[in-house]
Amino acid sequence: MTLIAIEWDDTAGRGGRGAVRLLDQTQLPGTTAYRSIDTTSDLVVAIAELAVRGAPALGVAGALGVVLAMDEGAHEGWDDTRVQAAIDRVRHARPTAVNLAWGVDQVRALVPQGRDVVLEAARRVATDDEAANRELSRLGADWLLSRIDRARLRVLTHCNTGSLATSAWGTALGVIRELHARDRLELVYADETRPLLQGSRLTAFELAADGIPHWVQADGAAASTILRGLVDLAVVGADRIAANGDAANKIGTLGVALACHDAGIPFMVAAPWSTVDLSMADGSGIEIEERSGEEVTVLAGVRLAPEVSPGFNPAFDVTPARLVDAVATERGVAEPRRGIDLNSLS
Ligand SMILES: CSC[C@@H](O)[C@@H](O)C(=O)COP(=O)(O)O
Repeated sequence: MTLIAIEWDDTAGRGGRGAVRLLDQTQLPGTTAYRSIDTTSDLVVAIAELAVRGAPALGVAGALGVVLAMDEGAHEGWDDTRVQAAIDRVRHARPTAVNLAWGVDQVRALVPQGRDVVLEAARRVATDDEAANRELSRLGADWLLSRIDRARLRVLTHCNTGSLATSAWGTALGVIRELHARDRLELVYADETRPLLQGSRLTAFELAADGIPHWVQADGAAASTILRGLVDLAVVGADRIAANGDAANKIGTLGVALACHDAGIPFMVAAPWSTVDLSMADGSGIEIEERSGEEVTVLAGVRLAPEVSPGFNPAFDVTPARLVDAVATERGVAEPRRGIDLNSLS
């Protein structure tokens, strides 16, 4: 299935100047609807609402956001200070995924060369991401198959890391797709991923569309599924990976890693190099986005907890390097638990 999460649409936008076209992931799997976005403030809202989400897709959003700021500035008569302020708002729309700021920074320096140069570079961010995903998936699958002696692997994953979270193909879901393509995949356990259900709404949607056998399970089932011996490995994505291999990803990932460690099965993080933040020696400085408690206490408009009970809603956790067997990137596979950290690939 080829679903484009985010791209530039030359034919849309006010005065035909172009717009960001994004698949509104808040409405999946029930409705396939697109948002056409031609202002930076609407892009910031779309990012905050998770209409576009997943670290690599946020990188593309950041790069295209610079084009939007330039077009909007030209239309509204903004000076450079206002254009730069609009770019900064996009850059800071969410804090944890380093790809968002990285995507902005990939093209921002080109602003003096004009919007067409910036647009071309932003489109390259997307094509490069797909190439990176395919390569890291190949390397990740090689690593797993060289270590797990089983004809077809049973895989657990958390959150959504497929086409919807990237420019195409996917990271952890890319590794899963690669195993499936090689006829080395038996089954996927997709954690539903509370509170916003990226696993059941999005990962299951992608797996079903590709005919990949899977179960959707409650997040609370993951540790038991692992310790019962029902899976051979877990593979997840990341929003930011520190130099030592500490990896921030969707809340609940840490529990999966702990269970894998106890069970003695591989825990792999799969991510493009754009998710690696070598400026952080370890994960202690990673900012964890805290989202509205109502995402926990209200489901589809129905209040699940007493009105007086507030929801606690950290959106990410940090899995320490000592629990990470492998980080698959397009540059190669690091093995943080064995002390082979991300610096070894730089
Ligand atoms: C390839 S996407 C990697 C991560 O961004 C993904 O696992 C994740 O945590 C996404 O969180 P989200 O809040 O849906 O943006």
